[in-house]
Amino acid sequence: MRVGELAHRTGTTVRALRYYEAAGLVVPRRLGNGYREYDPIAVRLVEQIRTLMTLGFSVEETRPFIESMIDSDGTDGHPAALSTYRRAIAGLEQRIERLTGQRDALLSLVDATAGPAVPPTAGRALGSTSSVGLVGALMPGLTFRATDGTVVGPARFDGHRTVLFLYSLSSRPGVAMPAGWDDIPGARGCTVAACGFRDLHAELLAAGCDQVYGLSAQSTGYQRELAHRLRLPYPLLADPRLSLATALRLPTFQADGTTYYRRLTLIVTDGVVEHVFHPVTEPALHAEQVLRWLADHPDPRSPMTAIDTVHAREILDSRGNPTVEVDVLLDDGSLGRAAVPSGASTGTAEAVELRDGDTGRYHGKGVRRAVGAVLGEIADAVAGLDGRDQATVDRVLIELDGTANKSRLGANATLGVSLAVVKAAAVSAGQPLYRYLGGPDAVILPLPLMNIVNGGAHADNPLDFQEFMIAPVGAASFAEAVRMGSEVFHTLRAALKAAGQHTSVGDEGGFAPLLRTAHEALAFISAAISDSGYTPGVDIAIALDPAASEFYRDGAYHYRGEDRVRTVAEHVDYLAELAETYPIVSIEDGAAQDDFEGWKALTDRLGDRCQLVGDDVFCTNADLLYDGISRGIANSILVKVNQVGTLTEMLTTMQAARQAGYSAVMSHRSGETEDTTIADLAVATGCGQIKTGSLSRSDRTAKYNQLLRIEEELGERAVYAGRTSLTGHPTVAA
Ligand SMILES: O=C(O)[C@@H](CO)OP(=O)(O)O
Ligand SMILES: [Mg+2]
Repeated sequence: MRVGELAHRTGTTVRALRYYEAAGLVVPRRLGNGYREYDPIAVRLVEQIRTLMTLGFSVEETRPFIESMIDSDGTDGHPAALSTYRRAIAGLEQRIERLTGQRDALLSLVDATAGPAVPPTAGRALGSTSSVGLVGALMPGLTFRATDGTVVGPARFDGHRTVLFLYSLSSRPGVAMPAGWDDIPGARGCTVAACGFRDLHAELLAAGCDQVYGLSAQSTGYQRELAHRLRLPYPLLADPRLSLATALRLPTFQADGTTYYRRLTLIVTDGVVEHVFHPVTEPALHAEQVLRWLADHPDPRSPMTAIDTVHAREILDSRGNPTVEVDVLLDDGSLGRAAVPSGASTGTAEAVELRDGDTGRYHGKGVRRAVGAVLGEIADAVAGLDGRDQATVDRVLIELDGTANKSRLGANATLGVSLAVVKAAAVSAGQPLYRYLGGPDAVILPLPLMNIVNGGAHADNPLDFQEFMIAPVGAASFAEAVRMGSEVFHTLRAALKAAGQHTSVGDEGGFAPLLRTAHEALAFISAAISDSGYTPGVDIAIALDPAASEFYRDGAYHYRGEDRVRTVAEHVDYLAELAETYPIVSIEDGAAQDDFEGWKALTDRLGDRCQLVGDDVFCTNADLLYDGISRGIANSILVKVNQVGTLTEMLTTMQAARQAGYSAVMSHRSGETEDTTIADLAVATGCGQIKTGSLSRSDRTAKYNQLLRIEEELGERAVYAGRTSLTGHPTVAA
């Protein structure tokens, strides 16, 4: 049986089962595909563990019972089991005696202090029951300023499991600590404790906590310096009036006339204190202690949508190169599968696509390392996370990788997991992906930018520009747009053939004729539009992706098809001339990624009448986009989810674009697979435009076909974006 079923049958959580597995108590077999398979005896073993735990045993203490059950094949009447029970009873009697003594000692302590829930005596060790008065307490209705600029109120603790560590005072370079600080028991070590929570942050999230906060009585300004200097991945909360201490009667102490928090850590689950760590005597090891506790105490609210299994494999993309495919299985049996695309004309700031470099396989292009990262580190880190909590899953991926460009694990590894998780979550919710992500308002079908003539890095012809696209701006529906595109595609094929050109296709399914200039290609395309019975610019407009980074060198544009070099100014003039001559409504990467002068000149020249899309220059990266916005370049962004490596980061970038008034074009890569996720993402985000290649090759048409299905499913609610989503809604005279 699978882990979800075992959890169901034994009334426990998958996370707990995973813990029993890690402890070597109830260990499943691994099937060829990586899934866990439990034998029927597992039900009895788990029930036994649960029973013993309700009797007060820790998981570790159940080991002799479980081992004797395994030895006796699931029965507990075996002589070994009987002697284990007798030993346990003897042990229990000793413990009862010890605990009775502890209880009496504590009762007298309570009588003596009759005050704070946690006595202010952190200098010496207290039994864990000293904080019993705090367990079960509600988080009070207080709000705190956080170092990330947010305000954290009680609502932030609802529905979450939070690690909230309280600390006294962090040291600051060049600032003396209060007099006598080092002599106060438990005062030193706050910085080191904060670093522990930093270093184990990803593991803490993976172990079932949703958020970590540090809290102290210092001001937000003081805390910000610390958060910045230590690069803390979690926010610090400022409580200068010690209001939490007052509300929960927490221990404090005085030094040099100021009151400080005692070090103490709370686990707050769904707004209620679930556990208290006090005193914290070994700050350097404290985060580890909290991590162990979390692993030992699975979240009682652990959902059936927790991630059970993460599997990955090497498959082929449309160019016959290997790429990563990931399967994510949730506890409830929902499966999400995602395959990662791959670019040819890549931006230098793209997240790293990890290739093995082993020339003995796939000419060095194997992706076994990325697959290995998914099967190993990533699977371990995300197992047990809630598949519906995409932000946490992606945050764990980002932190686990730890680099700015995903070069350690590979963006191909992180993206496969990120997308497979969201797809599994959609299955679990019983919703199509576009609606699961976009909600009931996800009804906009994008304008397709259909790449019917390929050049540049995508074809073996002399055309310098990479993509010549048609955009059926005048169609009444997406289905009609597809029909119009297909008709023009076939008209063009006939025209090329008649002109003695060959009609084989390039990487994105567009024709790759032996033309030399953009003028020649555009003349063919305009004629094909008219000859198909459509009015250029009114029914069908044209879009270009020169992918100019590919032929920009030494400050100039090298047109090899025309055998000439254009200066930046000449190149901009040339694009402007093309835009005046043909019904061009969108130009992507009209300037190279590092030619900001060209980008600026182009934007100033054409920005008010033509959509100018940044691909290589932005790399779907919010920071690069912000930089571009402040430079006043482009007015639109191309969105390729593998350029950043997680869904959440892509959505953040799209949000930034929306806020700046930039349009966004959802995009494939030149190396694609049968995966159609971007079709759903285009509808989910309502961005209104998609670039997914030509009207041939299944890796391209798969996306159009998925959009046709979505339009059909939405029925009358579907809205075809047409020209409305193009920046500036450019209209072009016929
Ligand atoms: O430049 C582009 O826009 C893309 C997709 O068409 O090409 P590649 O995936 O090769 O970067
Ligand atoms: Mg491009």
